[in-house]
Amino acid sequence: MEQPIRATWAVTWDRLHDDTRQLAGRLIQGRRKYRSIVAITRGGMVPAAILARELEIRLVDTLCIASYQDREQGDMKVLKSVDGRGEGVLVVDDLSDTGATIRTVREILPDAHVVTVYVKPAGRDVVDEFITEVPQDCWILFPWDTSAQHVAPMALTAADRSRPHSDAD
Ligand SMILES: O=P(O)(O)OC[C@H]1O[C@H](OP(=O)(O)OP(=O)(O)O)[C@H](O)[C@@H]1O
Ligand SMILES: Nc1nc2[nH]cnc2c(=O)[nH]1
Ligand SMILES: [Mg+2]
Repeated sequence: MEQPIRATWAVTWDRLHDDTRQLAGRLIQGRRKYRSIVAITRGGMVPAAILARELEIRLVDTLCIASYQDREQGDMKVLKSVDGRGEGVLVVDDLSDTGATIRTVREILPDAHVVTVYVKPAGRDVVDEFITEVPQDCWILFPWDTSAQHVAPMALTAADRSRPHSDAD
């Protein structure tokens, strides 16, 4: 059953870079050889770029899959696929949440090694490796979806709320 979102976690660029480098370190220790990386667009493209650099892999392709509109998951749409069964391919995505995206990836590339930087419990067992697990009811805010902005002091916004309404408003 779908869980309501009760928390958010804002991932910074630095945190994402550190976590992805940690993933690179694990993959190097794993000693498998990859001939190419396939990034699951769009979220997988930033970690894929970092892994491509750290692992010295210059052949990078995309598997274009979309299913979320805002925070609602709809039908899985494969907009662009890749050839082959994924032998020697490292598939990279930012996150496995329900696991639906990675299950689709595995139907297309059953022989690939599949990693994400983040997982939630329902999506954990479909990936081969990940770095950080977050609760199912937590929405991750990625740095490319957010920006720092000024917020008014609480005292001022509270004062504004208690101000009587006038016709000038
Ligand atoms: O495990 P799941 O429940 O399938 O969710 C995880 C997927 O959802 C997000 O992609 P999204 O479909 O939002 O597209 P985007 O990467 O273009 O933002 C995220 O980048 C993963 O690919
Ligand atoms: N940004 C973002 N996209 C998602 N797609 C599925 N789950 C998530 C999430 O927690 N955060
Ligand atoms: Mg995605």
